[in-house]
Amino acid sequence: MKMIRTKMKTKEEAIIMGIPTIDLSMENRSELSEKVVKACEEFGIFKVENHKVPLEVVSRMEEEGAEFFAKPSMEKQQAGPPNPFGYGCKNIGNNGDVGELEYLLLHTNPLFISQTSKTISIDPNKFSGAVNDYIEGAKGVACEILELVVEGLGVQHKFALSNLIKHLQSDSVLRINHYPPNINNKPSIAFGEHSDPQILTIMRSNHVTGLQASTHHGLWITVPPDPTQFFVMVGDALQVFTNGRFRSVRHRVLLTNTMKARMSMMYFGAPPLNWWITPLPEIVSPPQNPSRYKPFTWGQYKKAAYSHRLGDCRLDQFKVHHDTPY
Ligand SMILES: C=C1C[C@]23C[C@@]1(O)CC[C@H]2[C@@]12CC[C@H](O)[C@@](C)(C(=O)O1)[C@H]2[C@@H]3C(=O)O
Ligand SMILES: O=C(O)CCC(=O)C(=O)O
Ligand SMILES: [Fe+2]
Repeated sequence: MKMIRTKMKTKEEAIIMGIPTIDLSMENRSELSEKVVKACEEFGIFKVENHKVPLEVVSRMEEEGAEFFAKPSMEKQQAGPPNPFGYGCKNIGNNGDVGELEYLLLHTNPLFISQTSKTISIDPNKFSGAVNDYIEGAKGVACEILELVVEGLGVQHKFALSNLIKHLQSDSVLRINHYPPNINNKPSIAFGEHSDPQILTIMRSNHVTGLQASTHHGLWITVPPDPTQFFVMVGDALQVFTNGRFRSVRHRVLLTNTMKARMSMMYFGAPPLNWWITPLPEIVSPPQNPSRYKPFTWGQYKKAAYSHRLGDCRLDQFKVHHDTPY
């Protein structure tokens, strides 16, 4: 098995460098996969350039999102509440978390999108067309990254992870967040610190700054927005698939004084509900390197995650030894 061990950046280096950028058009595939593994290990978040998603697909999704959020509150409420999917305002989850935002949470299954679009838009076909195209694009980026991860880790089956989110019954989710302008003179946390429970998150936002990610040293670094590119974040399930070699990135949204609203589109790539989340066989080698996590299905993890507060470390209860750091 090919193992690429990298040295952890110092606090200072991490802040000066910011998060890594990876050019997906790089021709040397093994160099590219090494870069992806290194970025996942050291930061758990990185920007990807030269993806193949047409900008027109991104703009159509953004226009549909902007059109929806510009509607009167009464009309938007008709697409809610977000239990489990639909329009939400300020409340995040069901356990008392709140944020300065409104959002649409959509399951990525096209049948679900087609049904839900009727409550969201007066032109449901236009809305569902834009959403389905965006989901296909974001899923493509997620699959590309997961295939590079698998190659970089020396795992035999190239599609071991990407097949999970390509699966017809994949439980992937699309979330469109809309943060109103922060007219107070002080920065405020609009979406609290958390990690995403799924395998991989593909994020894209307009040009309004807000996303911050925590380094392994616990320092917050601001992620400068880039509306033409995507950002990739390691989720809890990928932490388990790599037996803790990658760690899910803790992130939050901090809004500084801005006259414009922030809009972010988040694709959360997840396996089918009955899929087991256990370290990839090539990653564990008992007895020296046993699994650090008890086996669980995605459905079990999701249920546990949804019974927690946003900022909780939800993987802790699945660790074999509770005293291990990750
Ligand atoms: C407080 C919560 C909101 C959340 C479900 C949870 O109970 C814990 C995880 C949260 C999160 C974070 C990433 C995604 O935005 C999200 C949709 C997800 O899958 O897990 C949210 C959940 C949510 O907003 O419902
Ligand atoms: O809006 C953002 O940039 C991040 C939102 C987020 O972390 C989420 O939706 O889970
Ligand atoms: Fe998140």
